[in-house]
Amino acid sequence: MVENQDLYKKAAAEKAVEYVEDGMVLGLGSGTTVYWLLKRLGALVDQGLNIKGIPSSLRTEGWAKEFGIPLTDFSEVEQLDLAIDGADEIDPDFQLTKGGGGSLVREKLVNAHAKQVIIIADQSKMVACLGSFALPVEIVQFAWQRTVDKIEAFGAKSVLRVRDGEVFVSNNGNYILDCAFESIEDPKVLHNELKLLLGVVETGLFIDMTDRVILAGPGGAQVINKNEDDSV
Ligand SMILES: O=C[C@H](O)[C@H](O)[C@H](O)COP(=O)(O)O
Repeated sequence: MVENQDLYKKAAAEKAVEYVEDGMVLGLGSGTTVYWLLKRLGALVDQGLNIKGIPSSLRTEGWAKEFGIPLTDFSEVEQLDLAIDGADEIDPDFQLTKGGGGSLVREKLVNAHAKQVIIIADQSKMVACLGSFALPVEIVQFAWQRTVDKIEAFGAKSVLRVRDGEVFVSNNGNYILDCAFESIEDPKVLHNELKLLLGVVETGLFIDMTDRVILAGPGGAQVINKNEDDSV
């Protein structure tokens, strides 16, 4: 099963590469699905493809360097041509939960400054309603316990993220809370309400940011466009 899931991630990532054109500046998302994208892009760069990327995490930056993808940053680039990223959950309106790897703030900045956003995933990420995956929320370290209280008042059991026995610190120096809502009926409203809380840096709800989803499963990779008539 796990092996199949990796094959699906790879299939989705390789399909997404079909949308990359010579000369593009790309937003490089984060996560294990994006790993396959970077590997493929690196091979194409070796063959002469001329692209540059802005990575959305230090892990992505490391992989991009390993695979020989030229990098740039927002001091040189106003708008990205295309961002390709993974997701933890995708709903039928293309609203997303992200941040399972802790990269949500940089990913959201990268995706927000791209003309187009493609999300790549194995088919298990598509859900009828967001919420089975605990929502990552990035918060400042100071008074984090009080921010937990505020978020729990929304009915979500919220746990400070710990990795390898240590409190997880994001690439921006913040903590992450994993907030278990029963279900997220209205992602836009919840995002707006959480953003108003003092101490909250950003939520893992990516609202109205996705143009195209590429989902892969046993039948191969399927492209679903925001405008469904264009899907193949
Ligand atoms: O912070 C992590 C990102 O939002 C990832 O894109 C997301 O967790 C999906 O990762 P993966 O492709 O490893 O399932």
